[in-house]
Amino acid sequence: MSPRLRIRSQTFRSTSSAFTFDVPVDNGLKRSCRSVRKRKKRVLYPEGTSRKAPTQGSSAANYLLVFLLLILAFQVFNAIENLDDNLLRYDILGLEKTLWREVIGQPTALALLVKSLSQYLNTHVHDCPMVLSLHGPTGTGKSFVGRLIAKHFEMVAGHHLVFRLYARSHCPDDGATCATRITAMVKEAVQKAEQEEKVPLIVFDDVEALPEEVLDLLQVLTGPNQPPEHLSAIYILIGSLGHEIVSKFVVRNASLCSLQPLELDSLVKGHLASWLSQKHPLYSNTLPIPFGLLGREHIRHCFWEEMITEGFVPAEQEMENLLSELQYVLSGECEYALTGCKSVVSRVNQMHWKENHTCAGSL
Ligand SMILES: Nc1ncnc2c1ncn2[C@@H]1O[C@H](COP(=O)(O)OP(=O)(O)OP(=O)(O)O)[C@@H](O)[C@H]1O
Repeated sequence: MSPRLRIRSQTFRSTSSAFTFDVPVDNGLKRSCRSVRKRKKRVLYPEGTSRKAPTQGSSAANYLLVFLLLILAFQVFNAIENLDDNLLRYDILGLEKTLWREVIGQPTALALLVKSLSQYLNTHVHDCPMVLSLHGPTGTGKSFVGRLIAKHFEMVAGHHLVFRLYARSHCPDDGATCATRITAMVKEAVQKAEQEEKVPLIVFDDVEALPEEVLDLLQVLTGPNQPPEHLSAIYILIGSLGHEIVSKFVVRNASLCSLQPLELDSLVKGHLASWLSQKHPLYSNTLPIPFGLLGREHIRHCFWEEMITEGFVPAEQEMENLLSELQYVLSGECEYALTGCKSVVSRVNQMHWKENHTCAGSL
């Protein structure tokens, strides 16, 4: 047998056990043919049908997808609306305008205050209360700002959700009694606020005069581990603690005379924060807001505003006399008033009184 015939007979043997007339198909051969042969591109349509390609049928999945996307867009829109609603409810823009109109020479403090209040009031759900502590030398506007914010909140949230406490008048007795009274008061405030879905405001003025027990209580109240209704609240602590740090910084950078907001923010805040947290652990929960010394021009502005309010405009010399009655710390070409605008009101009143009496005497 020739070698060719032998191969054939071997293939037959491997594919069929009985003899047939079918031509044996070699799988390997078939695979190679398939890869070599080109398919015809012509499509064979059945007789009597349209030769156009079938249009893609609309699937229910597409409708479902569009529907889900619409729901998602609606929810995102709603969430953004709610954020705006909350800010509108507390009229933060109105508060910002009032602060910038009334407060002189404290751009860093005002920017920080407005930014933190609007961030906190963006939402009603919070995981800890917000505590702002205002620090700086006397007469620079800390209590004034506290009063303006409290008045604003009384208007937008209601008197019953705003508490103003002056250490000396609200804590005349021993620390433990005062702490019990404050605990009851804060509890009442947060419960009322929760019922109305609002945020209460609690302002403590003259914090240095608070007894140690009250400072410890405040540390607990302003911490994160609290009953849920205590987590949504704003505390403002006002005191002169750390005033030396702020004053030193302002005087050292006096070559600028008017400080850039960011410089006072970054330098004083970092140093002040660590210094304060060493004084009492309460301050590790707070955001310190620095109130810088006021320059001579700021004091002039204070006098001017107060006189306009009282209904008279001073002569240039009169203004210079008033300004020179105050004490200043000198740094380079800059003068900073040691008592800020604190005595402005009393001096203008004195002037007013003198003027009235002179007039009465001359009549
Ligand atoms: N930056 C300021 N802008 C406008 N007015 C001011 C400013 N600072 C002080 N005043 C005026 O001076 C008065 C006294 O200021 P304020 O009581 O706020 O000072 P303070 O910083 O709280 O000082 P202290 O630490 O001594 O209490 C205010 O009622 C206000 O009339």
